[in-house]
Amino acid sequence: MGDELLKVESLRVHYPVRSGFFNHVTDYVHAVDGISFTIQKGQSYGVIGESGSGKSTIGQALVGLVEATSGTITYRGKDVTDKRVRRKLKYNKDVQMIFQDSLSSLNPKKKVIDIIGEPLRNFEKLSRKALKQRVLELLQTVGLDEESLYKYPHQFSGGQRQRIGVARAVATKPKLIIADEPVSALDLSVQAQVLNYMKAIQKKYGVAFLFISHDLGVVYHMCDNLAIMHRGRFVEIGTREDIYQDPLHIYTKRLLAAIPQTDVENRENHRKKRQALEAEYNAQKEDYYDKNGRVYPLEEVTRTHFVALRKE
Ligand SMILES: Nc1ncnc2c1ncn2[C@@H]1O[C@H](COP(=O)(O)OP(=O)(O)OP(=O)(O)O)[C@@H](O)[C@H]1O
Repeated sequence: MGDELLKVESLRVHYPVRSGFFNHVTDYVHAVDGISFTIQKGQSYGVIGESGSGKSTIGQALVGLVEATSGTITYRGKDVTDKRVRRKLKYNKDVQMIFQDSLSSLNPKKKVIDIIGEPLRNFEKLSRKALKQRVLELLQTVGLDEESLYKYPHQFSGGQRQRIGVARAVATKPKLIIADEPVSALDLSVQAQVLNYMKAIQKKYGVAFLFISHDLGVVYHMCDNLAIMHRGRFVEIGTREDIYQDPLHIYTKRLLAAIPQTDVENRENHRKKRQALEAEYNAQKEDYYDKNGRVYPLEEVTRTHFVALRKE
C-alpha cells in the first residue's frame, strides 16, 4: 500500500432521469463512468475537465454526498462507500471540502469564530479559550487577523471568504481536502493569492489535496499528478510534466490551448493553434470516441502516463 491515502477503483455514478406522468426512471446520466485513481499521502491530485464532464460528482461521491452506483473508494485499506465504515474511521473528520461559492457555503448568520470553531467543537473537546486560540492560529495561517474573529462572511471580500473556507477545512487536521473549483469565482490576481495560501497549508500540515477545476492554467503550480476528465471518464492521466509538456489526447491539448494568454504578441499564433486543434478534433473524432460516442479505455504510454485513444 505504501503511502497510499485514497484509492478509487472503477467508480461509477449514474443519475436517474425521470419523466412522464408517473415520474418513472426512463434513462440514466452516466456522470462518472468507471474511473480509477490513487492519491498518496500529502500529494496534490488534479481532476480537470469542462463543465458537465463529471468532476464535481467525483468529489461528492468521495464525501458521501452522492451514492456510488458501483466501484470502490478505499481509505486506509477500508471501503468507505459504506456509511458505517466512514463513521468508524472518522472519515468525515479526515476528509474535508472547499467549495467554489464561499458566500453560500459559509453560514451567513454565524461569525467567523463559530464558522471555523464548529468542526473543532464537533470533533475535539476544547475550552472556549483554547478554541479561540486555535481559530486565531488558523486565521493567521491564511493571512487574516484577530479582528476577523467576530465578523460575518458578508463583511469580507471573495478572496478573504475563500481563505476562511480554507481555514475551516483545515481545522480538523484532515488528511485530504477536496477543493472543488476553489478559485473560479475570484479575480485572476486574487486566485493566485488564495492558491498560495493553500500551498502553504499543504506544506504546514502535510495534507493531500484533490483539486477539481475546469482550468489547466489554475492548477499548474498545485498538482503533482493530473487526470483529464471528459464525458464521465478519464481521457489522460499523468504527472504534471506528462500533461503540460507532452499532452497526447486532443481534449487535453484543447484544455491547454484554452488557458488565457497574457502575452499580447503571441495571441495571434495562439488563436491559429486553437483553430488547427478544433479542425483536427472535428476531422478525427473516431480516434477519440467509439461508435457509441464513449471515450476509449486508458492505455499505458509510460509508467506514469496513460491515454485513451483508439487502438490501431
Ligand atoms: N443530481 C443530479 N441528477 C441528474 N443529473 C445530474 C445531477 N448532478 C449532476 N448531473 C449531471 O451529471 C453530469 C456531470 O455533472 P457534474 O456536476 O459532476 O459535472 P462537472 O464537470 O462538475 O460540471 P460543473 O463544473 O458545471 O459542475 C452533468 O451532465 C450533469 O447535468
